[in-house]
Amino acid sequence: IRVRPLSGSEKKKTEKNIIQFPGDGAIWLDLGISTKSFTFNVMFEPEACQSDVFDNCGMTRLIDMALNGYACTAFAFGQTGSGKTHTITGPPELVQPDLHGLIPRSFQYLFHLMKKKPTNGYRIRASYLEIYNEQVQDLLNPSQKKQLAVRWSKDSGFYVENLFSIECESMEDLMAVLEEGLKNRAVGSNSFNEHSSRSHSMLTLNIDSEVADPEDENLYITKHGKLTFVDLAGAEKTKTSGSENNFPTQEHITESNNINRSLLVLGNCISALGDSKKRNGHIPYRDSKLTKLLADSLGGQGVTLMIACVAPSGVNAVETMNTLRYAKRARRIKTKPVIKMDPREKLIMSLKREVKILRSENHYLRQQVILKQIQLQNNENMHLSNAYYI
Ligand SMILES: Nc1ncnc2c1ncn2[C@@H]1O[C@H](COP(=O)(O)OP(=O)(O)OP(=O)(O)O)[C@@H](O)[C@H]1O
Repeated sequence: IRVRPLSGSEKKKTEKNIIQFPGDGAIWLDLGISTKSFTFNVMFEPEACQSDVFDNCGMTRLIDMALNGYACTAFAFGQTGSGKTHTITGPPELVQPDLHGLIPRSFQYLFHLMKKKPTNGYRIRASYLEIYNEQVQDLLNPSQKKQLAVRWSKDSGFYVENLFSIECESMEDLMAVLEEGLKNRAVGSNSFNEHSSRSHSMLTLNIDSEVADPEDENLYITKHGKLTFVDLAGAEKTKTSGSENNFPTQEHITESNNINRSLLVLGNCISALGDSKKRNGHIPYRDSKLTKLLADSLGGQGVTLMIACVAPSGVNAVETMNTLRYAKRARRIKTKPVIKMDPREKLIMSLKREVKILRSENHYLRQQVILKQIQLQNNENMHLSNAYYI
């Protein structure tokens, strides 16, 4: 959980801070008539800086796992203006490195790790999309006005057809991808946030690494890791949000309705996955493009880091309660992470393992045969010597 500081305008309106941190991951919410208490894995108080969040939220472990072939996702959720973009990207201009969010810091850490790990090489391909009004747009190919289709295949699950992906060899390449995407992303302003994200964005790095099989140095295997950063559009009440002049336009109402609908589906999926009785039943991934694309991260074979962002002021109490309730449910979700490998290489590896097991079994049986022969020989010799004495 990350709690942002009171904003300038909240301070001006002398909004009350309703959040307290008693320690050990606990958070208390002062609702006037009662106090609600929640406990989470990690709690970032308003004073926490961007590097505190990166170092302690589990992101470094996630990057390490992505390099080892797992599909990993980091995403922020919470109401509009609660600090999701600040946490995932940092201020959109990206000019102040100390304010950089998880994405630029992860790029740096990724290259640092790649230099340290012994491999035959890495290949990184980046893609960046947004879901705006239930339509998928390619942020790296904005001239392509046609919306992209979300398809399903047995091998890859849900994926976006014809999504542009760029091969990146350096930190500069990755930063250029981020800058390009941010430039093309749909933003607007509402009464809570001057630079509000009006779309859900997904930046994905496909990381292929060729590593030697620990059991056979001559055999190289390719692992297909994935690292996805998701910055969700913020839930908001259509009636109260509005644009700068506080008067919601039709465009704004459509945007808000689409954002709220897809977040509702995400909430339904999280609720079902977090409930042991419903987990194995129908999960409504297909009800929105966002949940289709997050299906594997939420309930499949991926590893997911969720950061719930909340505002500390009393005026946001209801939304903060909602976010914390979702986060509580999300904590109960269990995925079954597996390393993604080329199916052919996977088969070769499993056959090699089988050969190894059969060889050791063969070795054991040969030894047993030799032992039996020695025993027989000894018995025969005994008979002969006994016969001699008789
Ligand atoms: N931890 C923080 N420290 C300092 N400023 C913050 C922090 N979190 C958010 N802010 C500031 O609060 C404002 C709103 O944050 P941000 O744009 O990240 O919200 P959001 O949740 O992404 O909103 P939306 O859903 O509308 O896009 C920004 O000006 C941002 O710089």
